[in-house]
Amino acid sequence: MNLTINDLNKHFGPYHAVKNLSLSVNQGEAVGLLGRNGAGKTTTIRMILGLLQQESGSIQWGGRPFSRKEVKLGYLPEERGLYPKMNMLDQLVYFGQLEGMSKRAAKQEALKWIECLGISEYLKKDTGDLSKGNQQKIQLIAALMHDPDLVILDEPFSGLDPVNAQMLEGVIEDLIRLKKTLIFSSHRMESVESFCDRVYLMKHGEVVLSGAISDIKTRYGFKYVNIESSQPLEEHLAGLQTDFVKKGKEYQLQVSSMEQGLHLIEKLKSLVAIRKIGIADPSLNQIFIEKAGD
Ligand SMILES: Nc1ncnc2c1ncn2[C@@H]1O[C@H](COP(=O)(O)OP(=O)(O)OP(=O)(O)O)[C@@H](O)[C@H]1O
Repeated sequence: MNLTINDLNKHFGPYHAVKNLSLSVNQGEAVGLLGRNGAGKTTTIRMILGLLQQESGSIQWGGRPFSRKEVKLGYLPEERGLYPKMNMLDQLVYFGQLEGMSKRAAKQEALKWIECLGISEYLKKDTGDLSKGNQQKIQLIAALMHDPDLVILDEPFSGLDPVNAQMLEGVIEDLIRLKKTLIFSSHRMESVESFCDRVYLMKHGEVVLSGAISDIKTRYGFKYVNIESSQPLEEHLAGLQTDFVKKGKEYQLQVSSMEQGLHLIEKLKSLVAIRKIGIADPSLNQIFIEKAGD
């Protein structure tokens, strides 16, 4: 089912933490909720979860007022919420039962996920003694083992090494394939780009940019020529009167169109030995920095 939020507001004292926020997430869609630290993402999520009461506005699920009792919801919080002195299996069975599962079903699902995420060897270990990444996996299992319809993942990649991050990517892809309704909040823009069709970018409590990532990039109206050479390019680029930034070994030149980019590439090819060159849309990361920065 679809989640629809209309005109949500929340103050903390005089501070307007969420301002007239509207967003929607369709079934089978992953939507990115983005913003700098303090932008209002967690406050929004907490209102969806019913942990905070909004002052005005509505939250609906399938066109009806959202109720935690009626919606199967899986939430992976940014902060840890585990009992450090409890072992992994007992803890997951407990969380499953809190979500209405029988003890037997909870144990069965927990064991399935534990094996799937490759942490069977820690089954009887206290969770407090596990690494940060493995604790994150337990939280992920707790969020998903009851087969929720609405899934909210807040910084799901936190603490995961590249191998585990790839494993999680597979889990998220499965959730999308299983037609879950997914909200994905992360500062890792590459992950947002790979899973989300649409994003909402919040700044000081307000949505300042929203829409399909592809449309946002097109609307942006410029592209980048990325070039790597074995020799310094500063002088040549100055001669071409082109603005550029240097990122590591790569020079990045902003152009207003594909044609201008191709023209520039031809010129550069005649001037310097090129190791790597290409034209790209601005990344979501670049758009984030420009739109969410001060
Ligand atoms: N319980 C609270 N009391 C007072 N102010 C709060 C409370 N919760 C959040 N705030 C303030 O509201 C603003 C939004 O906070 P929020 O946690 O929603 O941001 P965020 O976008 O989730 O940030 P982050 O990316 O760091 O998690 C911040 O300025 C924060 O200090």
